[in-house]
Amino acid sequence: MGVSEMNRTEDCVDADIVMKEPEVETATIPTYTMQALWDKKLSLKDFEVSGEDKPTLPYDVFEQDEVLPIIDLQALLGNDKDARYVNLARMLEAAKTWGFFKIRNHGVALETVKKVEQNVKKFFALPMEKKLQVKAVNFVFGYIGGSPVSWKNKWWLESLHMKVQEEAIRKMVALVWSDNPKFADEFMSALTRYYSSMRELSRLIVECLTEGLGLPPNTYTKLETPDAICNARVNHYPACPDPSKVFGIPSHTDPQMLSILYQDDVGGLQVLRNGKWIGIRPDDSTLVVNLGDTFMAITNGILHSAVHRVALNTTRSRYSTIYFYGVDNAAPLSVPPELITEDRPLLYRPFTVNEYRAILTEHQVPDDGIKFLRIQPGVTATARKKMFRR
Ligand SMILES: O=C(O)CCC(=O)C(=O)O
Ligand SMILES: [Fe+2]
Repeated sequence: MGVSEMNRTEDCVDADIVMKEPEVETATIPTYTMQALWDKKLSLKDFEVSGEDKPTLPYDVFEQDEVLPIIDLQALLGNDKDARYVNLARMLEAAKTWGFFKIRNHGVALETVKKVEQNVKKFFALPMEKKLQVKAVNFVFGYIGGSPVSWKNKWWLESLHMKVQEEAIRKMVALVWSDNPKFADEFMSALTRYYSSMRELSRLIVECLTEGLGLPPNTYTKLETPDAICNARVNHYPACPDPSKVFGIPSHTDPQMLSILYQDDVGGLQVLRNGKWIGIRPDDSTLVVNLGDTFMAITNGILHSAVHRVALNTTRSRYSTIYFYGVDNAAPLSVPPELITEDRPLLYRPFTVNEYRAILTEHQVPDDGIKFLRIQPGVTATARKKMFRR
């Protein structure tokens, strides 16, 4: 799919799912990889990666215990000042170095996340015609049967994107389960519970990190508005006949502020740390947090948006349930002056999330999309300052 075509689909952001806007021409909706595979229009061969970025690490090889930092949120919120300080410092360090960490004692019941996973599993089990009734026309909302087939790196997954917009989700659910309103209600209430827990948890983490950077805690969270791309997504990675050549999702960074992820017990999530791939062990007592490009850019690169990917296996389907926390799509974003110093001059130009999303769309979700926001070397300090004041 060419850039202009993508932009046309982007224009339909409000349309979100086909059934809402019947005038959206199906020609503007790309063909997706898994769907094409199931329709026999693609074969396994088309998914094989070439070059350096091969699936080198099997899905079930994990980091040594405790390598990936685990932050105790209860200690962070408690009255014990020392424990709070220690955990805040550890979280900040993990955010600067790994861009990934696990949180435990986070206050969200496992059942709250599992319910969403189980309900969306039922969605994935529906016949394709049913799923296609709510096919997404963009990456914001609805069913997506893979990555666009035109992408060089193909994704072996199907996913359901659910923007935090009650009305739109209610319509989608009512359409899919028109014959089972009781289940539709249960789906909605489980999702609503999940959203509110995750939004609160995301705000808490963002505010702790912001405080750790020496800024007023609400510096970034105040930029959250109903228009933010706060959304949830459940990914389903079917078993794959050749995981040594095919990825679930090839290496990438997430564009938003941060993602909170629950993976089932199969395994497959891997993060790049100092040039080495590390498998994240599934674990029901923790959630995985990873920082995104927006957070990295507006902290002047102090916090790290980590490259990650998903490995597949031959026998088991894998599911992951992810909440993406973002700030307002249209708000002008720039680095707070406190984070710009002689030693660390301004690294990223001002931008909006909408602008960044357009860049990523154009470049097919690379694993270094943030480079498009980087100020070119050689730009003088005075010019950087001017840019910052814009
Ligand atoms: O499935 C996973 O564990 C990771 C998914 C992911 O990275 C994403 O959806 O951006
Ligand atoms: Fe991701």
